Amino acid sequence: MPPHDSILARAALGTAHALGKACRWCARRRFEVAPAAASASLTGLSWLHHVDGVSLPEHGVYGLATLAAGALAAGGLKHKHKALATAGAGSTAVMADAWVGAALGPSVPSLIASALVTGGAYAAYVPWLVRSRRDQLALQVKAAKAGVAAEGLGTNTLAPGLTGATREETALMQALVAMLSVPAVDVTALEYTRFGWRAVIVLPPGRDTSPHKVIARRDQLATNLGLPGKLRLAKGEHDNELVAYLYESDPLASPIPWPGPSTRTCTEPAVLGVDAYGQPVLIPLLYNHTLIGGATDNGKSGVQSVLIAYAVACEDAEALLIDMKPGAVEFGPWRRSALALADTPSRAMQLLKTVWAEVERRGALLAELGEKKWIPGKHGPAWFVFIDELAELIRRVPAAAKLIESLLQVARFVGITLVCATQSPSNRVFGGSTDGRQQYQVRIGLGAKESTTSNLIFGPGAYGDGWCLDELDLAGKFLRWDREHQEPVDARAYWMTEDDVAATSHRYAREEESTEAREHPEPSPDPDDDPTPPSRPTPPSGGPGGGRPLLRAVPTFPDGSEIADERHAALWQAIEKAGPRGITVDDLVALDLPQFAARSSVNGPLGQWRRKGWVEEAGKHGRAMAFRTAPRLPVAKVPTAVEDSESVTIGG
Ligand SMILES: Nc1ncnc2c1ncn2[C@@H]1O[C@H](COP(=O)(O)OP(=O)(O)OP(=O)(O)O)[C@@H](O)[C@H]1O
Repeated sequence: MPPHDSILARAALGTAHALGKACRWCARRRFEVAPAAASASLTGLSWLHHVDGVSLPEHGVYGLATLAAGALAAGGLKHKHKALATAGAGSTAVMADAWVGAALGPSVPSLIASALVTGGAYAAYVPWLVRSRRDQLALQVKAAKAGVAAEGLGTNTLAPGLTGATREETALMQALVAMLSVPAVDVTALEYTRFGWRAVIVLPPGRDTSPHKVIARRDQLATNLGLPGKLRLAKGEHDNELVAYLYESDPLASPIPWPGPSTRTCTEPAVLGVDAYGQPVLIPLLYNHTLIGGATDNGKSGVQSVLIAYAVACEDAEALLIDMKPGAVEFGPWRRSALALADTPSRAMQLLKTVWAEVERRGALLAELGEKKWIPGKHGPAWFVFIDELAELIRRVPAAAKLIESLLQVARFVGITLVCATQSPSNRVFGGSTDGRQQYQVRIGLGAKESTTSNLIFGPGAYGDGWCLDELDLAGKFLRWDREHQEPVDARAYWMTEDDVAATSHRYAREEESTEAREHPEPSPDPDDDPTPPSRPTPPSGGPGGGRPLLRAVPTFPDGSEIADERHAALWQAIEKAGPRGITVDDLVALDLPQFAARSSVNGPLGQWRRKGWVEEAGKHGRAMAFRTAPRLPVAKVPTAVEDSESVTIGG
């Protein structure tokens, strides 16, 4: 149970918050609430008088005042003087209300009298308020047409009802009315932030008053606003809502150093950086394909590094990398900690086919288990397939587009996620239609000059809705879109230095790196291939990960699942140790492993592993068959050349 003090503190905070909200509302609606407030105050004062005691002479004064007001009303009626009659009638009602309240105190008759006075006041006041606002607006439009500055006529003359509860709110309302000639319906949710302030504006109905149109005239609004700072606009939750951000300072101006991996499980989201509010930007990578786009040198690789670092640090995940930059300059440093790295078109294609084969294997396994979703840790590791320069991959290996499209459609639920980065998103990159883009549940846009980039990453019309990548002025700044984040908020990715990358890759280096199974696929000869493979980076001496490598100590099966049973682990390692030559059942029995002293006990797990394809026949030793572990990545079994797109079998 939370301590008593903290409950009290929270209650006090809540009350203060509610009171603040109520006061703000009253301040904004002061013209509308004035008659009700006046009537309630009068009744309250009369009750106070009742408590104090009302003497006979005081009753006489009340009576006389009521009679005098009544006489005034009668006189006005008699002489057909409307103002006199109205003033008299109003005063009579007010005096009668005060008298009843003073005589009876808090009571039903007094409440009825008060309600009648309030109703009467509104009946007379509302038409006057509407008329006067309309006149003032007309005056303002005329003044604008005649070129008379607002200040020249006096702000209050021009803008009653356009004066908000704060300086910013007033400035915003007046800037909008000067631009649209119609006042905004409301300015709500004005909040002060680390960067300045943010407000939600309800736009009025009219010809050019949609958020889209206002965003297109952002410069004009910024000029009208006349406040120091950078104005950003975006469409709000509703069709008539506009969100305005005024960045008085830039909290993201300096690079934010990468703080190290935040989690060891991919069931928790990756932390990509920090947004302008100072909040961490969480990317739920598992089950969500991710698209990263932006012009060159704006930090795509930096964003990918942070996400790869997350993937390799997670015990229940594997990173598979495709880097189409010559020599895999971006992903090369991750070679030691990734499950696979493809650095040429043919290897990329082979890796994609391997991923497809894994999708099918996982699908079959789930069907066998009667389950619908791959749970990392329970069924095996999640795979995160990172593709750098997606457009380049599609250009050089057109067949990859279809395969990627298929993977985007079906791989999510078997725990395989694609994280694709591209400089130039185009329909072709999405498999010839933008439907492919729909499959990316998370989109990250980095700086780009053209509005088309915004639309291609975030969807048609996104630029007009405020997803303006051209306004991101520093490398590593990005806008993130996903189901829960539909408002463009500036953010900046953590910055991983080369040392950070090398140290992290070293720290999470894979144990079996040097075994045959860890080797990268040997490609069929391909004219595009770079003949000189990139050199392996030297391990760093320190950095955030420390100098000592933390190797994956838990033995795993080829699908990455842990070998929980120690005796099975010993048997598995004995087969693995035998290498490509393999080992016979008799030789395994001869090792005298605990619980595997008989052929029948060895045959049990061996048969299971053979059915799963983890163990294969290695040829006969004398008359007995020898067995060996199958390669972890059966990529070498896919010898098809890149151009042989026909041979890519895609389900469905
Ligand atoms: N998060 C960041 N914080 C600070 N600076 C960054 C960040 N990301 C990138 N930069 C700076 O921008 C430069 C370019 O970054 P990066 O190589 O990631 O861009 P890119 O978009 O991948 O470029 P290309 O398209 O050429 O691969 C970096 O060398 C670095 O100086």
